[in-house]
Amino acid sequence: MTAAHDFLIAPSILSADFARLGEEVDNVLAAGADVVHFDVMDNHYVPNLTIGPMVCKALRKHGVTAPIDVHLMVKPVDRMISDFIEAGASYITFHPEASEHVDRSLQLIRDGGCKAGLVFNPATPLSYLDYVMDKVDMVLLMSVNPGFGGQSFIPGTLNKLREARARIDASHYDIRLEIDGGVKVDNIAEIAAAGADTFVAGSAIFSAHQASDPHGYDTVLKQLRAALATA
Ligand SMILES: O=C(CO)[C@H](O)[C@H](O)COP(=O)(O)O
Ligand SMILES: [Fe+2]
Repeated sequence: MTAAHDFLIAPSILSADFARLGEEVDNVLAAGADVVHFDVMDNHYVPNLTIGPMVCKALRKHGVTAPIDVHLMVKPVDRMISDFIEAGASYITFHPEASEHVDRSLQLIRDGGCKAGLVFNPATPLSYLDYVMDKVDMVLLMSVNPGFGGQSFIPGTLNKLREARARIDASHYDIRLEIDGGVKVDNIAEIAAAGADTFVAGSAIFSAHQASDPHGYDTVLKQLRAALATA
């Protein structure tokens, strides 16, 4: 099990105010977030359309130095991988069903100097990891179906997390286990106990702030950390 101090919180900017994106990212990092989770949707692999490499580049130009965790929900993936490497991504994760050549896509990410990850939808089997454990730096389990923020955590993901944690520990590779979808103050401890070490939270963090509380980010990030300390 991962040490408590190694837990990372990654606000999903999908729930940020896009008209004030730079400011929102600055504020949430100043409040103690570790990683910026950047959701890329193409209205093809998932039924929604969001932001691309130009926005990632703009955040870097704005002065963001924290790791940017790019979650690609696009098909095909390889062209976007090259563009996000160039745009300053730190992690690039993709859904294996969306790549014709999973091994090649992982290699492309690492060759570009980024950390590589595979994302598993609720019904996608972990067997996609079987022959590529040595090529992944991150396993991301979706605890909602991808495409939208603000959905409820699918409870069956807890067992899948335990299975993924066992695979990672047995591999002896240094691989982070990230969870994405419906993570809140009241379920994060249980999610950590099941094996996750990196926690995406979009609506939980950004809606706290937008409810006219000027300290909303600080409050919810402190609550998430306090809950993690009990895991
Ligand atoms: O990848 C995603 C959706 O496809 C988002 O990262 C995820 O939904 C986060 O939002 P929330 O914490 O509100 O569930
Ligand atoms: Fe995501």
